[in-house]
Amino acid sequence: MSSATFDSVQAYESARETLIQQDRSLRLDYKRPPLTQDEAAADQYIRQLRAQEAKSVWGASHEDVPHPFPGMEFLTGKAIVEQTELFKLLKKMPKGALLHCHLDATVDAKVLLQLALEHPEIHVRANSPLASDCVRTALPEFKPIFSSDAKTTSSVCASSGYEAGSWVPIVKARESFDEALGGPEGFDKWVLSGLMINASEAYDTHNTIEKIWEKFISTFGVARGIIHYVPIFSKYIKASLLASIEDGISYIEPRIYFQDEFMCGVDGEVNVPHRQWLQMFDTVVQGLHAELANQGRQEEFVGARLIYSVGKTLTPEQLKWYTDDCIQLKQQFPHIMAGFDLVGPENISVPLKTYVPTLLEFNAKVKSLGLELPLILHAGETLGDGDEPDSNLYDAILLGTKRIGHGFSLAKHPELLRLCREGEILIEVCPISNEVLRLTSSMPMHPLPILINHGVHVAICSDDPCQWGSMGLTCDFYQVIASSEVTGLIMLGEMAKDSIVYSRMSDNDKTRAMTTWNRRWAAYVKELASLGRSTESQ
Ligand SMILES: O=c1[nH]cnc2c1ncn2[C@@H]1O[C@H](CO)[C@@H](O)[C@H]1O
Repeated sequence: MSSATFDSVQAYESARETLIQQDRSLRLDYKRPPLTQDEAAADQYIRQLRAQEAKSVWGASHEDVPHPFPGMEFLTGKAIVEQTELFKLLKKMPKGALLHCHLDATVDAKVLLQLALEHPEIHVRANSPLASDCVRTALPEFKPIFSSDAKTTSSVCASSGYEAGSWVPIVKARESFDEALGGPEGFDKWVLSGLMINASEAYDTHNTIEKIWEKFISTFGVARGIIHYVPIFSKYIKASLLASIEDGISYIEPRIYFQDEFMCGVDGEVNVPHRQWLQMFDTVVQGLHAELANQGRQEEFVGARLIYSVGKTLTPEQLKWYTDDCIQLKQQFPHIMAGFDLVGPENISVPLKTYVPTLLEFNAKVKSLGLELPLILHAGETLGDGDEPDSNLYDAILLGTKRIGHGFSLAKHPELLRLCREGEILIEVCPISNEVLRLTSSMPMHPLPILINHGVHVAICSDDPCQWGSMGLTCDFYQVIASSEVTGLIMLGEMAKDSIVYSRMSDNDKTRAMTTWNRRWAAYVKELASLGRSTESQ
C-alpha cells in the first residue's frame, strides 16, 4: 500500500473505499452473487428503518429503562425490542434451520405450566414453606404421582402449615396459594420464576458467569419433572416445534438431554427408555407433517432431527455407555439421530481432552458401521484465554466436529478461524444466551462480527428460549442486526441459507428446504421492497 501521501482528496477517498472493500471481502454477504432488485430495495428499507428507530425508539426515554440502546441487555430491553417495526418485520422472515437449542428449553414457560395444569396427577413441592421472604428463592419441584398412599397436603404455603418437601397436587397448590403471595397468579409467578431467568438475576443478584449458571441449571431441574413424563412429553415436543414454525423456522435440530436413562411412564414408573422417547418424537413429527399438509402449510416444515447430548460431568467410563447408547439409537432411528454432543457450564466442566480416547473410539465405531453420526460439539463458550475451557476448541476441531456450539472464544484463534472457514465448520452463535449467561454485557461487545468478517460460516441460534422468553429466532436476529452497521438483512439471509446447508437433514430434505426458503425469501423481500416504496412516497 502507498504511504500516507495522496495527490488529491479524491485519490484518498478512492483508496479508502478500496481498503474497506478489501477488509470486507471475506464476508459472505459481499461474496455472494449480486442482489436482485427486490433484495437491494428490501435491504435499503431495513437499513433506513434501523437508523430511524435507533433514534425514535432507542433514543427516546423509557420508564424503567434508564439507558436504552440498540443491542442492549435483552432482558431489560425486551419490551422495547418487541415494539419496534424492525422486530415485527423480522418476525416474518423465513429463518431456515434452528441448529442450536436444547429441547428441554424450547417451550414458553407459560405453555409448560399450562401443560402441567392439564394433568392433575402432577404434584408440586417446595424446599421450604412459602412465605413472602422466600418465595423468590424457594424452588418448585414437579412429579406425577398416582399412588393414593403418597403423603400429600393441600398447600405449599407457610400460612397453611406446609411441611417442606411434601407433595401437593398441582391444581390444589395453585388454588390454595396464599392471597398474601398473590393467590393463584402468585403461584404462576412462582413457577415461572423457577423456569426463567429475569433481568434482576442476570444483571444484579447473579451477575457473574458462575452465579448465573447456578440459577440457569436450576431451571432445568424445575422443568424436568413436568417434561419427562410420557403424556406431557409428546405435547411438549409438538409445542416446541410449533413455536419454531410460527417464527418462520422450517427445520429444527435440537439437542436432547439423555443423561437420565428413563422418563416417567403413564403408570408413574420411571422406566421409559430413550428408544421410546425417540419413538414419541418420531410420531409427533409425522403427525405434524400430516396436520400441516391438511392445512396446506406443508412448505413451512421440512422436519426435525435430534443431537444426543449428555453433561460434561461424566467420567470417561460413564460416557462410554452413552456413546454406545447413541450408536444403538442411530441404528434404530437413522432419520432422527443427527449427532453427539457434550454440554454444561464449560468453565467448570470436565475438559474435552479428558474424553478424547472415548470420543475417538466413538468416531471409529461410527465409521466402521457406516453411520452418519458426527460429533457436533459445544466448545469455547467461555471468556478464557488459553485455559482449559478455551482450549476445548482445539479438541473439538481435532475430533472432527461438524459445527461448533457457541465458539465464543474462537475470535482469539487466528488459525482456528482459518480452519473453520476453510474446513467448513459452521459456528452456532447464540447471541442472547451469551449475553444473559454473562459472557458479554451487550451485543455491541459480542465477537460475532469478528467471525462474520473473517468469512466464517455462522448460524444464529436461540439456545434456551424458554429461559430468556425469546421464542423462535426473531429476538436473536433483532439483537444482531440492531447492533451493527455492516450486517443487514442480506447477511441474515446468508446465515439462514447456511443454517440449511450445515444442518444434518437428508440431501433430499436439504434441497426441498432450500427451494422453499428461496421462494419464501423472494416473497419476503418483495413485500419489504414495496413497503419501502410506499414509505418513500408518503
Ligand atoms: O448454552 C449452553 N451451553 C452448554 N450447555 C447448555 C447450554 N444451554 C443448556 N445447556 C445444558 O443442556 C442441558 C439441558 O438440555 C442442561 O444440563 C444445560 O446445562
